[in-house]
Amino acid sequence: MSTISASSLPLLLVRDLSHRYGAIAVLQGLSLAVAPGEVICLAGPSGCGKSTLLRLIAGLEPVQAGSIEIDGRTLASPGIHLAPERREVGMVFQDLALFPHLSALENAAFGLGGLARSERTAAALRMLERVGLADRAAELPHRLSGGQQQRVALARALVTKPRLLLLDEPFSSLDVGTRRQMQREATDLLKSNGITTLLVTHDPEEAMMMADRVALMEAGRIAQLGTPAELYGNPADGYVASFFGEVNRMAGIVAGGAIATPLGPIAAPALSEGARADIRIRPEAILPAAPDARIATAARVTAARLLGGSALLEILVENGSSQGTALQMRLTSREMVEAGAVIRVSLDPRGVFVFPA
Ligand SMILES: Nc1ncnc2c1ncn2[C@@H]1O[C@H](COP(=O)(O)OP(=O)(O)OP(=O)(O)O)[C@@H](O)[C@H]1O
Repeated sequence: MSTISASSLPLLLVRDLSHRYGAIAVLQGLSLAVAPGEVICLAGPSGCGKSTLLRLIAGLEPVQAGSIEIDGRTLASPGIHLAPERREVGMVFQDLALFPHLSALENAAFGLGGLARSERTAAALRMLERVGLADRAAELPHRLSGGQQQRVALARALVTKPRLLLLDEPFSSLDVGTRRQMQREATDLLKSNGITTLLVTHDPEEAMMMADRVALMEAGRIAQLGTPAELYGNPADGYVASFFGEVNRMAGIVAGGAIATPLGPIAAPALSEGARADIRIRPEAILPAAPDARIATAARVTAARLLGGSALLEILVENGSSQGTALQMRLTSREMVEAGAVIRVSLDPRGVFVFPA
């Protein structure tokens, strides 16, 4: 699958990037085009190469194979290495590395070395205002909360007006409430200022909330690049389908255009007759059946957990063997059913995916 989009001229163009650390191939021919003003989330499991990609774009390491361009100008390729400070790329990494002995204002002004002192102060103060911290400008970092320190780091990265902003898990050390608030605020800030951004995250919800497009990586490649809705509703394979949380898995063989499963037949129009299929069903796609549902399956609830807004049920459906098939379904908390109940369930095809095995 090509990961370079043919639409508007990209601001950032990564072409066929490969990178090794000794025997480990960390990036394997990765290509990515980011449009001006676009926020792209790089997601994927630990070790898949997300931070390495960011480090290469920032210029913290030389490129071994492939190239990196901004606005058509090559910043890095084998033999070419523009110094990090000349790339006009801003960075906020997980360990914010604020200077502990400098105030919020002095931290925010740090990148403005070339300007007169009064201009630096004015620009840094304007940026602290934009992130809602002007009233804490004189404070040292350790007197600020995690979220406030995060805002100082964002201000410091944005004050130099970078052409591209790189964020490497910037919110991962914050508690959930502050993290969600920072995600909203940062998205507003990036979008209202049209800042082209690459953001690394482990958190599917963060990717869904902040990204125009998500690049889901797997072992040094992009498994799928698309809008959050595309990745959720039309995953390219089982790996992508599983990114948003645990899914139910079943296997089967196509017969008469469908696969017989304990939840009834599942259509498999893309697979040939007799093919082995790998079926993924989102827990939220197993629904309590409507009274007039044409296809519904009896299920015994073996465990039920209330998770706040939603509830997770473990259910057992008959499959012709004595054990039955164990599945997970997700309900709203209002639909909560107690363990031991027998219910009827049906499938929402929008959360059912069939791939070749
Ligand atoms: N400087 C280095 N020297 C040797 N190996 C490295 C170096 N930096 C990273 N690696 C290895 O390269 C692989 C990819 O690392 P990278 O940090 O890019 O992954 P990641 O997707 O960002 O992971 P995480 O989400 O855990 O940060 C890992 O196996 C890592 O151990």
